[in-house]
Amino acid sequence: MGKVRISSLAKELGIKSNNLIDKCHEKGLTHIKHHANTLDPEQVEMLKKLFRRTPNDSATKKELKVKEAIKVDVKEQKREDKTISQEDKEIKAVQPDKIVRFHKSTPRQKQSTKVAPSKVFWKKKQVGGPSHQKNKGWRERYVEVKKPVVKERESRVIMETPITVKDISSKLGIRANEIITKLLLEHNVRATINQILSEEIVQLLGLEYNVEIEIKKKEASEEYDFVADQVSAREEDKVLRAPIVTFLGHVDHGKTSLLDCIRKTKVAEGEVGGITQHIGAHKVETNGKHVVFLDTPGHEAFTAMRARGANVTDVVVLVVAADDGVMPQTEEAINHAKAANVPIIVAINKIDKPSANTLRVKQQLSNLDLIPEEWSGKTPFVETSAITGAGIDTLFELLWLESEILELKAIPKNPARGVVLEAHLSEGRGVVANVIIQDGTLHQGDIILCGRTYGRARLLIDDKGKEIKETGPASPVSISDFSDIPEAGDKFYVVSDIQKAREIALEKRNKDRETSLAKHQHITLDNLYSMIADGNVKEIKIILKADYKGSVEVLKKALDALSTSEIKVRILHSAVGGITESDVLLADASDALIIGFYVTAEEKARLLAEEKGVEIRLYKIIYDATNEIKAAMEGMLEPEKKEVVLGYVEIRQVYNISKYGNIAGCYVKSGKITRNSLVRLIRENIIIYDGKLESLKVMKDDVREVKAGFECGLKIANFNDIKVGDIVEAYEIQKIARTLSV
Ligand SMILES: Nc1nc2c(ncn2[C@@H]2O[C@H](COP(=O)(O)OP(=O)(O)OP(=O)(O)O)[C@@H](O)[C@H]2O)c(=O)[nH]1
Repeated sequence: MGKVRISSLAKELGIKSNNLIDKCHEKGLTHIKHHANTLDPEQVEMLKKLFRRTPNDSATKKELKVKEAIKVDVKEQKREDKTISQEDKEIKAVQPDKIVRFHKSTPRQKQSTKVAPSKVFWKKKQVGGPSHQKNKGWRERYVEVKKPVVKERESRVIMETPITVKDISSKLGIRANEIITKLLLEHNVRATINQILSEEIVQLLGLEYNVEIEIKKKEASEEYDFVADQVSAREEDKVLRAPIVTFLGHVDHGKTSLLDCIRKTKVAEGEVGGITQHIGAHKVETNGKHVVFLDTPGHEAFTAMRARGANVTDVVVLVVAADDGVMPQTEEAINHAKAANVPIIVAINKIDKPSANTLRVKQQLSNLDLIPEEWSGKTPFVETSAITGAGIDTLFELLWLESEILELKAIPKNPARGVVLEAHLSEGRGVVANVIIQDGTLHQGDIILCGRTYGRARLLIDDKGKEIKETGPASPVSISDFSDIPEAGDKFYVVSDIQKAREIALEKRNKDRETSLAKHQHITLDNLYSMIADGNVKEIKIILKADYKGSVEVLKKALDALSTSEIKVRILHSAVGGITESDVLLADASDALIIGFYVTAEEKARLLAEEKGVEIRLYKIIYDATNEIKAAMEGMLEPEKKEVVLGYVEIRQVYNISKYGNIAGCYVKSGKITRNSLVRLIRENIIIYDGKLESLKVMKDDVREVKAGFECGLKIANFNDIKVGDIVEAYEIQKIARTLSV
């Protein structure tokens, strides 16, 4: 028990605060002077003992008698409940010395209700009614009700995400309705009682209710605790698994052709007669070693998957055409791979072409920090041709080498888990999900929990179109049947209990619905400082797009220079051109800001940014960009101030009050005027004075606002030169978050 206020304890004891204060003084607690003063738990106990009477006390005996007498039997009570009128639902505290009398009470009640106790709450009820034979007419009766328990609010609470309005209400002891109203009126957030709130809003509510809320993030895996229990993590159970590879690169540089070439040569080699199935990925085996290639090349698909939280790719093969060299999307692909921290192997393709210039490609890539191993760099390079098949074997060797370096391991004896690559409804097979197993082994008949859906792996089909009974780590497989269509990027887990899978899937569905309302809060210049201060941000990631290469370079340097010892500014991607969907995807997946210099965002990109909550800032002056980021890092970014006219008020009379000054008798012509309005006195279209209101009254009462069509009296602070016919313009300064546009 924490400290208790005098007023709360007095209420609990059913006595007046002053009586309790007197008792405190008697007991030497002379510092207690006011009903808002607080008592320690020991002091509370001591005082409670003093006021608590034993059953032998005469007053208490009487109370018991009264209670006994007015006990209403359950049946009668139920009948009475139906007849309670609204006004009788008031809760009354009966004073100790008052006698409770009933209208037309029965003789038994008359005898026993001379004195009402002092310590309990009573509810006045109307009972009976015309149908009562003995006591016709309505009677009034007091029945005891439970006293509301006043919960002491803690000054610091720990809450685990996701946090709903209901959670805050019960944790802070504040009515949910009050919170909902506050969110709507003060924060413009529409919330239901089960609404999951963003962390920012939770913290804000904490501040406003004077409670420090520590938010504990629930790990996604905790949701699957019961699955994790079955998982072995022993080193001796681990085996090397095949790397999962994605091809990235500029348009037409040969990504698809290379994939086709591998499929034709290697798949045919390994599985005679197998027909390649497009199930999102395919596994290739040569000399007993495997590599898994994802079917969808390109950095958009790669980053979109990552934005959904699924980092499936272990290694990126960057395809650069030997004749074309490094092109804009080559750079983009490099930056997408780097932002995902995925290692890159470079395939210089189309070497069969006479115009091929591999040396130039190596030089260009070296300038982008991808230095070939033969030049003492760290990036493996291979020269390939999708037409002749040259270099494919070397590419495989490099991929295996990379998987050994990365120590890609899995535990085949574990229950399977992985990621959905694609899912659809198939005639005859029901819901089909093409997945990649990242760990464990999937068996036919396994129960699967997959995002918001669940089911049994009734039919397993591999990438060669063969029905299989089981498949291990790093294998693409097509599974049916699920309760619903999962989404690409959803994680799946094999679980032991279908009922539990159903429950979790349902719970996730509900949570997702609500979480989508509490938009994920990406980094913005407005929240940057608080995020830094909270220790949530150690790095500001930026995607930079500008009109010329020169501007990109200058801005890059200027932004890099903003890095401090605590906060690093990292340019994830910079390029010439407008802001594209791919930039927004990258920002979404990496929690980055997008900065545009003399460029705008494509409409699709702008809409996607709005949907994902990614901030795009557009500038025309380099100094503005660097200065704003610096200011935001230092928490100095002032919101833009906008003047909003509230209404116009005409002065119709002037009253001079000595010692006080001139009071204007007014009529609100349009809009409204509020007590906190700023005001301008306008005479013949000229602003005579700009200042504040000192008072705003209707008749003699101070009011908060007066609307159009009503009269009021007002006094302008520190200004007396008012005349009949003057116009008072009421306005306010609204602070709005700054968004700069070109
Ligand atoms: N000569 C030669 N042509 C190639 C090679 N690889 C691809 N091509 C040709 O280049 C063109 C584009 O190849 P794709 O495989 O479609 O290129 P991509 O990178 O997948 O292109 P997008 O899917 O549009 O991004 C096709 O006409 C291919 O036949 C190669 O190694 N040598």
